[in-house]
Parts: sequence; structure tokens; C-alpha cells
Amino acid sequence: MTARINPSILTADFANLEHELDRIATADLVHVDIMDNHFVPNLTFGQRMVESLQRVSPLPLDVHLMIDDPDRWAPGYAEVGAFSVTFHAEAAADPVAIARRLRQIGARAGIAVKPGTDIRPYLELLPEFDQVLVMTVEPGFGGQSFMESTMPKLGLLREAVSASGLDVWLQVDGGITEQTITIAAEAGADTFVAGSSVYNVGEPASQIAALRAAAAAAHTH
Ligand SMILES: O=C(CO)[C@@H](O)[C@H](O)COP(=O)(O)O
Ligand SMILES: [Co+2]
Repeated sequence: MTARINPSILTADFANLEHELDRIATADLVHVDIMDNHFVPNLTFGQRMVESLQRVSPLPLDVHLMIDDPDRWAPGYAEVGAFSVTFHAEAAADPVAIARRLRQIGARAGIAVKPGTDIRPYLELLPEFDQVLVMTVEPGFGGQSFMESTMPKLGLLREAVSASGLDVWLQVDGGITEQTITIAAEAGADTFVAGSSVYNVGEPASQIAALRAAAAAAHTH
């Protein structure tokens, strides 16, 4: 398994984002958290910011929408050039229609679930998606502690993906550190979002290398 490390710019310096993007150039994708103060109690930025980041980023953008009504808003993020657009199952009226639209525009389609949301109803929809995001904290803020109680969902997803033969990336987001990345990788994740452990602890490039090494050393099946 090749692990993907996607640093989240949520804890980066918003006044110097071009520089902050350059500091993570050895990662795989840039994770961009979009929050609307409705779906989650926090506010970040929107489509125009994604468009601007896309122009200067050395890496493709992995957009995580924590917003109400993704049926209306998600396609716009694909239209401005996001590599992947992941929306929350809890907020979507018609997840399959959104995913089809995203793919039609040319983005990878992702579906996310909060820690308390059952993944089983979504397993049969896997062919419609390129990635599934299992939140390992309550969405809304960086710097929270990893919830190991979410790991059984990764097991179910990994089993379903293997059985289907599909190439669906399994992503975790929240509280990922050199320690917790091992737990998530062994549970079946292959794509790891890390905010504070990349930007708030030493140099981002060495943090990315350490996370990569920890994921590679995990005993995956
Ligand atoms: O989506 C979110 C939070 O809702 C994340 O992408 C955070 O940005 C992760 O931050 P850390 O938990 O790694 O500090
Ligand atoms: Co996120």
C-alpha cells in the first residue's frame, strides 16, 4: 500500500498561504477545509479562495466541504479546478447525483462521514465514489484528539473495497500524528490528512517524512 499524506492548511498561517503551500510540497495533496458556520460551528473560506490557491499550489487540492447543501455548492469547487471534492453524507440530499456531477466535471468524488454516522448504508454506493473520508474527530476544528472508536468503519470499508476490486481511496482526517497514523493504517486507511502535526510541530517537510515512514511501517493487510 502506498500511503498518501495530505496536509490540512487549516492550521497554516492564512496571511501567507502561498508560502505555507510551498512548505508542504513533498506531500501528496493539499487538504482544504471549507466550513460554512452552519454544518459546523466554524468558518473558513469558499470557492474563490480555492480558485486562488489552485493557481499557486505545487500540489493538487483535496477539498473537504463541511457545508450545508452540497447538492448546490459542491460542483462549483470542481469547476474551479479542485482535484477532489469530498462532501458530507449527513448534509447531502442526493449523494449519487452530486458524485456523478463532480466526476462529469473532472474531479474525484468523495463522501465523508462524521464519527457518529454509520458507514454501512454507503457501502453499496462505493462504485460512485473515488474516495471515502472517515472523520476521526468531530468536524469543525483542528488540533483535536483522534477517536479510535471510528476504526471499525475503516475495516468495513477496506473489506468492501477489496471485495469489489475498486480503487477507492480510504481517507482519515482528525488527530493524525506519528502515533495514530499507525492505528489508522492498520485499520485500512491509505490516505491521511494531518493539520497540526504538520504545521504546528517543527518543520512541515520533516513531519511529512515522519508520517510517511510511520504509515509505511504499519502492518497492513
Ligand atoms: O476537517 C478537519 C477538521 O474538521 C481537518 O481537516 C483538520 O484540519 C485536521 O486537523 P488536525 O486534527 O490534524 O489538527
Ligand atoms: Co478536513
